[in-house]
Amino acid sequence: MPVIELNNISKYFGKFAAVKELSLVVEEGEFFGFIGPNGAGKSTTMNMILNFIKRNGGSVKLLGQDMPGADVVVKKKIGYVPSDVRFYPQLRVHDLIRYTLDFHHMKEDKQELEHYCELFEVDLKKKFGDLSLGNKKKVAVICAMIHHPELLILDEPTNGLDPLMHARLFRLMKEKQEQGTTVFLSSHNLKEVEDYCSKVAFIKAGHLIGVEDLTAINKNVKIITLKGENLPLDQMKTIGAELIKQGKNEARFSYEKELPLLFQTLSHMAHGLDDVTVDNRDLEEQFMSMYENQEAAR
Ligand SMILES: Nc1ncnc2c1ncn2[C@@H]1O[C@H](COP(=O)(O)OP(=O)(O)OP(=O)(O)O)[C@@H](O)[C@H]1O
Repeated sequence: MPVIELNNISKYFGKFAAVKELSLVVEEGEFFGFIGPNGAGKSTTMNMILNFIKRNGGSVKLLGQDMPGADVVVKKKIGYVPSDVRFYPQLRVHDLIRYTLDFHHMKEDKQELEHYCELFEVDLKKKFGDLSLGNKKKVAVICAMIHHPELLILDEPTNGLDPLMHARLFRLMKEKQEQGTTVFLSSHNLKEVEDYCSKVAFIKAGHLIGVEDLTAINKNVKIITLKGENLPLDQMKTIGAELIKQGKNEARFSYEKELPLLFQTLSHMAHGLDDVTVDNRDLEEQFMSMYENQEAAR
């Protein structure tokens, strides 16, 4: 069942289109990454999903219900971490978590809370306003998870966290996903998105430019880099290699077919080549090539 369904949603700030006719489906149980450069429209999209800002056209369904129509019922099934975390600065962390639980009519589970506090090294007695950026983010993560939501939406949750905490947070999100929670997060952390997410959507300048199954990215596609004065561009095309980028005496291709075919072809062309490298396509490569293709198509 789709948990998030976006159909042609747009957001204009004046005449500026921050998000333009974006459609996206996140299925139940997915660990879904939403990536794109600064200003691409990730937070704006998330804010429209949660109806924090009004969209200009299109429709949003959350957990099968139209937004904003059923928002209170639906929002209680959602945990959200904003990119810019703001709570009352005078409140102690423990009180903040208690209020969150009260809102959901839930009692505190001491063991669970202790587990989160140990994991993220959070001091319940501190005032929220006295916390560092990273510690504020951790508290927001605890508040988003404490009511066991069906859907977690996290806007750059690792922003401000140190590398150890990045890893702990991603592992925790994975744990939640394995227990049935759908996770939808934006991030600039491509390595962790690649390691943990099952799917990823790319957004640029308000346009969705692709959705990829990450298992396919990792397993099937190789990146071939050829260097030399006489590059066999036509032959590479013949065997199904796609040119990603061409520079002086260097070309980069993506290639999905069997490697013996590639080596056989290159062995006939060896006189013009100085160097050949074969790499697994990682998310960063995919990210860059999608953007480069998009630029080339303009
Ligand atoms: N309230 C607003 N008024 C005017 N422009 C806005 C407003 N909010 C966002 N924008 C613009 O919309 C675009 C998308 O912003 P958004 O915050 O969604 O990007 P983002 O992908 O989340 O970026 P980042 O990775 O830097 O957090 C940006 O150009 C931003 O300046």
